[in-house]
Amino acid sequence: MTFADAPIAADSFGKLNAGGLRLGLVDTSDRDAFAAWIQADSRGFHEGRVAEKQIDEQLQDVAYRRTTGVWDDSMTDAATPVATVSSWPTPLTLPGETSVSAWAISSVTVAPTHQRRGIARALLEAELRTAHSLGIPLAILTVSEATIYSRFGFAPTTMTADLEIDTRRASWTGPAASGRVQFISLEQLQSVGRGVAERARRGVPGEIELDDYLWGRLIGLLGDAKDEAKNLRAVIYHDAAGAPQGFALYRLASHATDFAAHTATVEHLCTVTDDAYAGLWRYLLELPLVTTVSAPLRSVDEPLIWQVTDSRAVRTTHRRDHLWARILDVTAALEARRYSAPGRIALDVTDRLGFAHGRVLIAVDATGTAQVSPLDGLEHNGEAPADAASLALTVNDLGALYLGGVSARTLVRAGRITELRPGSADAVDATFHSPATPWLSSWF
Ligand SMILES: CC(=O)SCCNC(=O)CCNC(=O)[C@H](O)C(C)(C)COP(=O)(O)OP(=O)(O)OC[C@H]1O[C@@H](n2cnc3c(N)ncnc32)[C@H](O)[C@@H]1OP(=O)(O)O
Repeated sequence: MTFADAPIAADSFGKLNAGGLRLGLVDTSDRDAFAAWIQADSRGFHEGRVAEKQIDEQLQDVAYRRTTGVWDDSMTDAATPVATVSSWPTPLTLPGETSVSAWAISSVTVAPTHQRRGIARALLEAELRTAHSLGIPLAILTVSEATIYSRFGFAPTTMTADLEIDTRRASWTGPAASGRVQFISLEQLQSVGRGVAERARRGVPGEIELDDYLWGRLIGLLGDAKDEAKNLRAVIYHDAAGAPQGFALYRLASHATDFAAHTATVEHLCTVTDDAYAGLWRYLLELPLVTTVSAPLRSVDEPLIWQVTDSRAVRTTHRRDHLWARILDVTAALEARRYSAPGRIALDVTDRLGFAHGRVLIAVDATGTAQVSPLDGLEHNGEAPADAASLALTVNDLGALYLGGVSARTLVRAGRITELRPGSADAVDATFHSPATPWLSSWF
């Protein structure tokens, strides 16, 4: 048994079955069955019918994922599922450049003909049970709406910012890069850039490993972006020793009346070193005939703001949640990351679905490594040790704190977390702080 064919959670199956619906796995080697699922997924996101060549791409690159559907056998088109979800385990980078296996969930759709009768709830609960039964300590997703997933124990754990830069005001003041920027075809980038992206993601908490499909889509060679790829330009940065250390993908759009006022939209900018970061940003800001550089989905803590003459020329046009996390196994999740300060923290975690419910003690040593033990065990007699910080919180807020990008003090002020001992939020913030700002630079 693998993650892809692990049994469907009986509880969710029974609930949907009672309503005349069938929850099951798609045999992704069966082209017709998988194609029907792909069409349902696309329809669920209000996208067009998927072309045969895109179905072929998904057959090749997405078939390995766990692919779940819900069928209504009373429908005229009974072969097309009325609901979809896709999931797979992926390494998630954590503070301290460690990583954990996370259950990525995507393609959650319910047909408008079948909405609001508990299908998504059954699917999500089934996903969480499956991940938990496979020993995966947390689930992650990127969301269409911020209103859906809290009820399942998820919370935003990385934030993102859309930037817009007025290049007439933003002259470069950052360091001079040692290497050089050159154009590269998307096909060349597909192989050369992959290693760069992989090295970059290992240093940033919140990044995941991109599978072949996500990588191909990111660089415009697969999926919806394919037809638009002709407008994409790719540049790669090699350091002084000739090693690739970053790349950027951007597209140019002309101004309606002023040819000297193009907009460059940075679809992706990925760097391993600060030197590559400086080299690529400077290149983008100095593009001829360009007055606006638009950069969606950036980190909320970009050094760029400190590298131009006028920091107000770099505007954040939108700041929002991006990666959501749902802890399923508190001990495994918390022991996987590294911490910024030693200390002892007692957590009283509430989880309506039960997975993470309970009281634990986190003991962080001088190396930043944690040991987590149940507080209800005999050793602690149910009491938090006198020297421990102590908080009561929901599993959602534990997910929000997990990568160190959201502060416990803020969540206490928001009335979401309760300090059981004064000063506990500050102690948690010192310990959970991540030196690298958490960020996920793509969608999945
Ligand atoms: C990870 C991802 O894939 S994100 C993508 C999510 N999918 C989309 O945006 C595609 C378009 N939307 C849809 O396909 C559907 O409307 C879904 C998946 C959002 C919801 O499916 P449904 O089967 O209608 O949801 P279901 O009936 O199970 O509702 C479960 C709960 O969520 C709530 N809910 C459902 N949709 C929404 C919404 N859009 N906003 C807020 N709450 C919602 C319901 O009220 C219900 O609440 P409760 O159980 O706490 O009382």
